[in-house]
Amino acid sequence: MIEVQNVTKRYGQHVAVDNVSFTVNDGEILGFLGPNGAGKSTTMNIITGYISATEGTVKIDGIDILDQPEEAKKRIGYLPEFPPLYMDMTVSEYLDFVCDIRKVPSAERKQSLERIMDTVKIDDVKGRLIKNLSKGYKQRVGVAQAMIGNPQVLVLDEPTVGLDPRQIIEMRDLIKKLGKSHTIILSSHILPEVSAVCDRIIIINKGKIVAAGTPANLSKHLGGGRLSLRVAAPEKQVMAALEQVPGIARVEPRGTFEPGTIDIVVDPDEEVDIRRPVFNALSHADCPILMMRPLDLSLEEIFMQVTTQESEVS
Ligand SMILES: Nc1ncnc2c1ncn2[C@@H]1O[C@H](COP(=O)(O)OP(=O)(O)OP(=O)(O)O)[C@@H](O)[C@H]1O
Repeated sequence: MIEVQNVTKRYGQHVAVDNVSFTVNDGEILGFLGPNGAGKSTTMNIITGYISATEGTVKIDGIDILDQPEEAKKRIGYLPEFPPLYMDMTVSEYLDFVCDIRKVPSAERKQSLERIMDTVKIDDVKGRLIKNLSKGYKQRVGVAQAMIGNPQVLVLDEPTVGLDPRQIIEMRDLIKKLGKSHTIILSSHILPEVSAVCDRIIIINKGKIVAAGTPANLSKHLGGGRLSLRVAAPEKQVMAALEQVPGIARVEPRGTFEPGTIDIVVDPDEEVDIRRPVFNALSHADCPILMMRPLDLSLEEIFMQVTTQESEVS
């Protein structure tokens, strides 16, 4: 549905987006995650045709955003980081105005607006001036304007920024609901946000994609072969048994969570599979393993890892 190919954006000498390629499948919610200044908004602006790329192409449903901007833009609804709301209009007036711009036929308007206002739950404020709405309601009006014209793709740039915790949960629920009938790209610098709503995540840092995958895959790949174990033996005995095992870089005791056992985390030297040597060593030393599993990283750990050191996962 969305194909981004080798997109680069330069501002003078500064490379804001550096040879970025990815696709978003129909019906998918893709999270575009990165620290401030990573290039998220620039990428969103290129995808939606607001600015042009220095190099590369973006296709929406096979239509090039630069060659056929009108056709491509019809298929996209955009909630920019700062939604273009007119504060002195009422919600109804504003949405009607957006219908004018998007050339929604008058016969379809009433029904379409009712459906949108019902979906984003702004019926109760439709007669109010936008400037008098809470930040949460303003953001929902922003989502409503993105939905006008019935686009299949929604691009949401930092949709929960500035919202309070309850409004954040409501916005996440709304995005999940919209995800059932739209393809969505969601940019955020907030980890729980993307893990709560996205099927797949792309992490961008300094303009480059540094990791991509489902939350589960990312943790597996970037876990680097670390193991978490529970062993039924005294700590000293376990540490001594593992001391001489080749391929182990570090053994870290994590404490006792079950009487008579010790939990440890074992780091391999590189990405080597140390499960067998660990098993053999502990078995040899009469230290029964009650549990051994790969230590998956939390999304937060992944984010820290890929945005502080450059690594590539796909
Ligand atoms: N018009 C511009 N002229 C020059 N540099 C720009 C321009 N727009 C963005 N940049 C630079 O490009 C880089 C990426 O900016 P961008 O706004 O895309 O990041 P971001 O990931 O969306 O961050 P944030 O969450 O802070 O908005 C930044 O270093 C920014 O300063």
